[in-house]
Amino acid sequence: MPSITSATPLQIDQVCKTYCQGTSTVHALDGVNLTVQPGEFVAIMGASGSGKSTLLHAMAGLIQVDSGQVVVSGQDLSQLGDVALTKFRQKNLGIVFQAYNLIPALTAEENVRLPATDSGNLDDRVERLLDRLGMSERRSHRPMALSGGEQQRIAIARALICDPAILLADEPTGSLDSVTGTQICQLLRGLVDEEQRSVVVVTHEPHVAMWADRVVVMKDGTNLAEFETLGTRDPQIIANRYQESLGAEAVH
Ligand SMILES: Nc1ncnc2c1ncn2[C@@H]1O[C@H](COP(=O)(O)OP(=O)(O)OP(=O)(O)O)[C@@H](O)[C@H]1O
Repeated sequence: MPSITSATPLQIDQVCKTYCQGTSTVHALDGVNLTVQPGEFVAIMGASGSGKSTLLHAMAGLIQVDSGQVVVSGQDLSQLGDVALTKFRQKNLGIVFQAYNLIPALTAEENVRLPATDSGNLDDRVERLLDRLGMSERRSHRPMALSGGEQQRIAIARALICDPAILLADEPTGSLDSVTGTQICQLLRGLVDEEQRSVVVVTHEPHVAMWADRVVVMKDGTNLAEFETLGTRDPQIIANRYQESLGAEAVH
C-alpha cells in the first residue's frame, strides 16, 4: 500500500460496507482499495449495483464503513465525531450530485454562499467562482429559473466555495443533454488541469469517463480493474477498455 501523507488527497484501504435488509445481505463494498493523487481525475465505472455510489459516499464520509480505512488529506474519517466530520467535510471535500440538490428558495448566489464557513474574502471568492463557471449574469435567479446545466454549475460553485482539494461527483451529467454534459466535464477537467484539484466522478458513461486520467472499474463491490485513459477523448476506446476490464482479475 502506498504510504499515506497529508498530501495524498484520498486513500481507501480495504473498505467494506454491508447492507442487511430482512434476511438478505448485500456486500456493497467488499475490500476496496484506491488512492487518488493530487491533481488526478479518476472516473469510477461499473454496472448498476456494483457499489459506485456507496464508494463515493464512503469517500465523502456520508456513510460509515464497516471495516477498512477512508483517509482524506491525511485524516482517517472514522476518527471524527459527527460535528468534526461535518466541519472536516465542508473544508476538505466538495460534493456534487446528479440532482444538483440546490435549495429552491435561495438564489443561485445564495446557494453558492451557503456552505461558506469563514467570511474572509467571501465576496471575492463568490465573484471569482460565479465568473469561473460563467454564472455571473444568472446569480439572482432561483434554481427553478435555471437550466439543468446552469443548476449543475451552481452546484459545482457551491462545492468549491470552501476551496476543497477534492471534488467528488456522483453522475454529475446524468440529467443533462450530451452538449451540456460535455461542458460540465470540460469544467471538471479544468479544475484538475488549471487548479490541481483532485476529481472523482462516478459514471456509467464512456463519454464522461474519457475526461479522466484513470478509470476504476467496479464489480460486485470490488475494484475489479483499472486503466489509464492516456489522454484519449474517444468514448469508443474507453467503452472497449471497460468491457475488456470486466473480464479481468480483481485488483487487490
Ligand atoms: N441504503 C441502502 N440500503 C440497502 N442496500 C443498499 C443501500 N445503498 C445501496 N445498497 C445496495 O448496495 C449495492 C450497491 O449500491 P450502489 O448504489 O453503490 O450501486 P451503484 O453501482 O452506484 O448503482 P447505480 O449505478 O444503479 O447507481 C446495491 O445492491 C444496492 O441495492
